[in-house]
Amino acid sequence: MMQLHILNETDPLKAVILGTAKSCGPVPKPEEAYDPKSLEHILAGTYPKEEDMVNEMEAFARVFQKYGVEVFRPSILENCNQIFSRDIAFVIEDKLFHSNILPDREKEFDAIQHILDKMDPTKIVRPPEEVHIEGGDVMPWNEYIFIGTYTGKDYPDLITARTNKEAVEYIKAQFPHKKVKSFELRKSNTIAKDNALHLDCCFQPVGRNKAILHKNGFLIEEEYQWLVDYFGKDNIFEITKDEMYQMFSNVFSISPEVVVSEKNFTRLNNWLRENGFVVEEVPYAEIAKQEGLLRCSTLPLIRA
Ligand SMILES: NC(=O)NCCC[C@H](N)C(=O)O
Repeated sequence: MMQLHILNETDPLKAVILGTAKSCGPVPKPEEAYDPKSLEHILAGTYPKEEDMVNEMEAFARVFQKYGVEVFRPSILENCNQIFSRDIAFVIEDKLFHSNILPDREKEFDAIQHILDKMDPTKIVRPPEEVHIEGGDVMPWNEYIFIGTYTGKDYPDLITARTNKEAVEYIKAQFPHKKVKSFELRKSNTIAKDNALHLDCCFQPVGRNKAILHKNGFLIEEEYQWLVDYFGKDNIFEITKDEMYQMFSNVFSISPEVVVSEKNFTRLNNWLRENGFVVEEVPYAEIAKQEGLLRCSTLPLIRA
């Protein structure tokens, strides 16, 4: 039986689900897009090709192999985009939560059943229907759980708002011994540079006490400031609007020392190296066109 164990974003990774770009289907129609960056590329005729994305994900898989991480892959559903495993489920402590995800993405979950079969069924939890939540918005960080949310009245009109206030209350009730800290995120269905699709699109801790952060992703300045104060200004790598759009905050930690990053993120990769990290660079610029990057493509199961 697999013992799930996730307490934070950076402890040494032992087992992970990595999505797949195989059989991801034809270029969506504009009305089928569920994020503004994909829409932009559909309209411009620059939507990424399956072959290129498969190659990018294989480069990522090779890094896991190098570090001895056990990698599980979803089974392949025909013509279904299964790149972003992060959102369909998430692990906190020893429980896996089945996300109530955007209905357009619901069937992606079926493809990890063979991995769930290795787990204790009493540790697999489905929140009630009114709880909308996606793993990209959920970040366990030791005694804290950080959650990205959107509570505006126009929530139902925003396909980019994926985690609601019921989700924040639900997680608080599930983990009474943790401090649950929520963050209102800026949303736009049409302008990718003004859209923090998930919390991991504008923030992510790295190492033991550092973080990548973009101010404009947050709707409430005090909530952004809370993060600056918590990590300390000198430990924060503040990214620009354009860097958020390129998904700089969506790198992925294999351990407190090793970060997988995109090969063109020069300013970030230099900062990471100056701060003592080993940076494993992979090409991921095609997948980035779908408003997700490395963290979004993974679902960590065990960090020891
Ligand atoms: N955690 C993430 O930010 N996931 C990226 C999901 C991108 C996908 N195009 C979506 O809109 O759901």
